[in-house]
Amino acid sequence: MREFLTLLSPQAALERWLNALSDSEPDGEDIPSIEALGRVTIAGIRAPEPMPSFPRSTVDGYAVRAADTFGASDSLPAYLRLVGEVGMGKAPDFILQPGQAALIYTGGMLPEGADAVVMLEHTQVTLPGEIEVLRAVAVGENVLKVGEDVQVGDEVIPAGVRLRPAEIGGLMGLGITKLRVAKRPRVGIISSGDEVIPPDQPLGMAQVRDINSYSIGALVDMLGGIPQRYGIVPDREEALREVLTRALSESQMVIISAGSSISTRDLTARVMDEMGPPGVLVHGINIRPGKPTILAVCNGKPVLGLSGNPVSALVVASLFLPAVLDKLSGVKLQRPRARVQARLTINLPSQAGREDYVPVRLMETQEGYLAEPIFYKSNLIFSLVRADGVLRIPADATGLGLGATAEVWLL
Ligand SMILES: Nc1nc2c(c(=O)[nH]1)N[C@H]1C(S)=C(S)[C@@H](COP(=O)(O)OP(=O)(O)OC[C@H]3O[C@@H](n4cnc5c(N)ncnc54)[C@H](O)[C@@H]3O)O[C@H]1N2
Ligand code: MOO
Repeated sequence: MREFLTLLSPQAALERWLNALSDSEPDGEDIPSIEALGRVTIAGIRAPEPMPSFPRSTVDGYAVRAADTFGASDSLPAYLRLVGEVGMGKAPDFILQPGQAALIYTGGMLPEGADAVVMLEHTQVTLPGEIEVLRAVAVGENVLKVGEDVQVGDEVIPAGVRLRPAEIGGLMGLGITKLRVAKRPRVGIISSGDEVIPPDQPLGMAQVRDINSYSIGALVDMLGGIPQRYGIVPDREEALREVLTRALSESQMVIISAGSSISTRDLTARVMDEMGPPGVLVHGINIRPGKPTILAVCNGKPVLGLSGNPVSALVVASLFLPAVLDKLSGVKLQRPRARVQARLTINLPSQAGREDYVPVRLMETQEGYLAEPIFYKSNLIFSLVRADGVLRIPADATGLGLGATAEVWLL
């Protein structure tokens, strides 16, 4: 069994793990755009048409020729002849001539001949069929040009982008109602431990219900993977070997909870190592919670061994899973993760050389966020339920003082 005396930093450990995975492209599938939130594009998407597709007013007012309004002011209005009204959703059936104006609404199509719109509040009607323009407008003012957002043929979403609500809206706006995306990676999840029982069973003495299969499964789901639960494996090497073999053959990645520390019954690392090459790459990370974490690659597939303690398991999974699931999904555009800066409400000691993640509650003040640490033990899942995020104490600090600013990763 490998000792974890020389511990890697979380960043170095993640890098080693990611580097051991191949860059193979994920399989694709065609899906309706309406279901594409969180999915990853497999090829660049080009605009089949310009957006906007017609010159559009951005205000309620009068379509004009800008030159007709030059020099107009409250004391010296420009007088224009009102020749019509642009109906919404209809192309105007007239051409605007010099000296003319047409009533138009926000989103209405600019008539040919017009090149600007005067806002309603900068005009007045004194005689029927005539308006006074009290403010000059420049060419293009209050108008969206054809193709101002995207031009025909523009690559609007590159390959390898995880789709957010804005992308879904953009696709629909262009009439792209289906697209090809990467298949969601299937992630096998195995819990182990003789004391662990399924949540729907009554608790016996010294037993605990399985938390990790579900918290980690929910996280996988949130990160765009398909969690595939393999139940609870007893603390027997043969049983773990059998389930891990099956999970590896059916999934793109496997996560095993518990059995990560160094006691004699902790056989996870041994079984993972057998299933290389290369097997276990990292056993032990300079992090709290989660020191006994195992990172392995078995037959080209990433395998993550998490501590059985539910807080450690979820904190570590939150740190490591996004990058791996992104890689398995072919993500090329990595977006920054949700985090805020916050000031500590108390002194927080920590051990130099180790990166700590402390659950905190955030309070918004006029001077920014305050972070109030939640005193936790890594077995007590409700310490995370009470938290808004985890505050990172860098490895080079021996704790952080009251009032010190730190990064809080939102959960
Ligand atoms: N002598 C040492 N003992 C321990 C060390 C150490 O360095 N030296 N490290 C401690 C730390 S830190 C952690 S973390 C744990 C890791 O333990 P394991 O990963 O081997 O996990 P278990 O011992 O099986 O379980 C820990 C704890 O979590 C409960 N558990 C397990 N699975 C689940 C589940 N699916 N849902 C809910 N709860 C679960 C289990 O019953 C234990 O209470 O080792 C320390 N020990
Ligand atoms: O590292 Mo353990 O993860 O403290 O519970």
